[in-house]
Amino acid sequence: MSRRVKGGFRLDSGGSRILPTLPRDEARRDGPSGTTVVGRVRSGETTPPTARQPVSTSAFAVPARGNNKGLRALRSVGVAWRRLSPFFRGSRRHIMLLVALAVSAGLVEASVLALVATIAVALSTGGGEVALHVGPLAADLSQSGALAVAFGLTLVRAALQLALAYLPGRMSSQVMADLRVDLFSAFTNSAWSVKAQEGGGAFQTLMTQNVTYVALAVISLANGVTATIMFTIMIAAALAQSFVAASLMAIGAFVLFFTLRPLSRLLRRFAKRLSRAAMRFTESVQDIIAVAEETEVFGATESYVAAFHDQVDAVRRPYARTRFLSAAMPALYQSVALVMLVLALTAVALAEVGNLAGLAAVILLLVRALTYAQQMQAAITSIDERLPFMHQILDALDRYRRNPQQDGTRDLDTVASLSVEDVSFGYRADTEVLQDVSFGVSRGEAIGIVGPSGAGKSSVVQLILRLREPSSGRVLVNGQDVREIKRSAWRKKVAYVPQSSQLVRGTVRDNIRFYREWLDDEQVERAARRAHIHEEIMSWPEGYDTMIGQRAISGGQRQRVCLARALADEPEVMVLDEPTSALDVRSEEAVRQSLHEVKEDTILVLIAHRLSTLSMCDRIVVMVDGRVSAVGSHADLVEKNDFFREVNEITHRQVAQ
Ligand SMILES: Nc1ncnc2c1ncn2[C@@H]1O[C@H](COP(=O)(O)OP(=O)(O)OP(=O)(O)O)[C@@H](O)[C@H]1O
Repeated sequence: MSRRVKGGFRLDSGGSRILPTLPRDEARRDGPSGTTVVGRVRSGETTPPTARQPVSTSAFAVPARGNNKGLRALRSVGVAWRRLSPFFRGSRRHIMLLVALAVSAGLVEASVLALVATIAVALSTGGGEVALHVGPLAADLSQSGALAVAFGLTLVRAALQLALAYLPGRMSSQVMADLRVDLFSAFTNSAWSVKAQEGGGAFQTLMTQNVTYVALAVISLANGVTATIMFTIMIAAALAQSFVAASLMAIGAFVLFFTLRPLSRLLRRFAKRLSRAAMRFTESVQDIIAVAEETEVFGATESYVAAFHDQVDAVRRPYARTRFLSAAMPALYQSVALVMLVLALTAVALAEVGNLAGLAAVILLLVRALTYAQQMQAAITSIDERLPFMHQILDALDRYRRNPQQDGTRDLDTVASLSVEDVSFGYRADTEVLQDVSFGVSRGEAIGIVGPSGAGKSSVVQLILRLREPSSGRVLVNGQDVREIKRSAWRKKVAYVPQSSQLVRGTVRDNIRFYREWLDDEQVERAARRAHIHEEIMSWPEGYDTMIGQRAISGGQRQRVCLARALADEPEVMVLDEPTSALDVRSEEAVRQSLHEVKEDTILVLIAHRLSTLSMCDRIVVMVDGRVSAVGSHADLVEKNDFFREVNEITHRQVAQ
């Protein structure tokens, strides 16, 4: 279902993205389930059922066995820890250190509190000596001696606190870095069919916002662990002084913790909504930039802004609720816990603790325990709030890892021939866009692929490049199934110039070298000459060091930089999808000339709509409706293929006009 907003835009299912309003019959294609098509790589791409299914959404959900809320909460912590522990692989030593430091800090603090209580009582009663008990140590000290010991312990506690303040940040930055690297490499190693569906905005949100939230959750987790250890030590120390009061306080804190679980679950639900809304919001922001030119030119800015308001609102509501609950829970906890403290002290009074110093120590220890209990609760709240963001990352990792690129085992010396044999293929299981496609090409030859829009030309190219797998039939290299060849070996032999080439942030040189560090400057320059862009690059003030991001370059220049990129590593197979569509006639002629030269020692596969681009091809494959309609030379096809003859006549008419 789509919600209409003022003007010519609507929100898609769930109010996720701003879309132009569609005619009624087209709008129906949104699908009954209201699924949003996220892919941007090719229009019309949808999510195959396997890849986009929500994966293990119950990763943190706890099986509803029995009604024991306490057990369920503990199980949920266990499940969360199992899923998260791989991300702590670089922090194990830090975790041990954190625990050791927290135990030491707890013991020191409990000792200081007991000592301060004893000194205070000694001062108020005018007693001369202070009986000191620190763990197994017992001594009678003068008041000044006792104060000096208390001061020393406080310094130790401060040093331990500093270390405890450092560790969570250290662990969190490590988890942040590991998560980003894992996400990136899992994405890179996943099959193209999965990558192609991933919206750029969604991936960006995962990498930035979600990873940051998880890093913050790690800080909360570390603080929670510290608080739990400190709480336990304070209660243990208080137990030694007054069993009744301390056990009352401990039991009360746990009961309170479990009583607040429903609120925690509510918080998690709001946070889940927030995480989804935030993801969709980022995608919309990306769209704003992508269509900024068109919305302005079409005068649609006002209604687009109105539609965007709804997007902003979609984030605002769950955000406000999440913030409220996450602030209310610690406050609620604090109020109830204070009542419990008063009850515990009443118990102390009733139990008539024998000495004043003991009473003062119990009070101090329980007040501190209360503070740590609040910190535990705050940590849990903050983790709850961030779990859905973590969840999205884990789901994405699952999705990428469950669909890895398939690899072959054979090496590849040289490419003598390439053929497509009875290949059928569909983006969805129920629709085939290619049927029984066959053609072949040998080294030193160029083959063109021509056909009406949507005929399947780019799809064939994706199979040759091994970006996708045929549903039946084979792509053969030297007569061998390309799937048996190591991906890395095939990648070294093939180069590709896509329909819309992308530049990366960096210099012209970086863009031609394109992360292939083994290419030297000479090879980069040679490729630029062959792509007929060298002279223009040299006319720019910083030549090959010109930042392309800072310098606007024309569509034709961009296309030639990307052609140079393809030529730089001297490939044996070159696949070009409309390589000259943005070139003026002189540049097109120059590029055609260099492709002619390249052809001598390579296999060229060339998709083009303009027949002029295909003039160098030895054979041309005409594709119509996903099938090969004819294969032959230009002259053959003019004679025997209706589509080709028509295109040829149109081309001639256009030239004559
Ligand atoms: N990622 C995708 N998901 C689903 N369908 C797709 C996808 N990419 C292309 N298609 C569909 O496959 C068919 C063939 O598309 P393809 O891009 O191969 O055609 P083409 O001949 O290269 O078209 P053009 O000349 O317009 O680039 C079309 O019906 C198209 O809508």
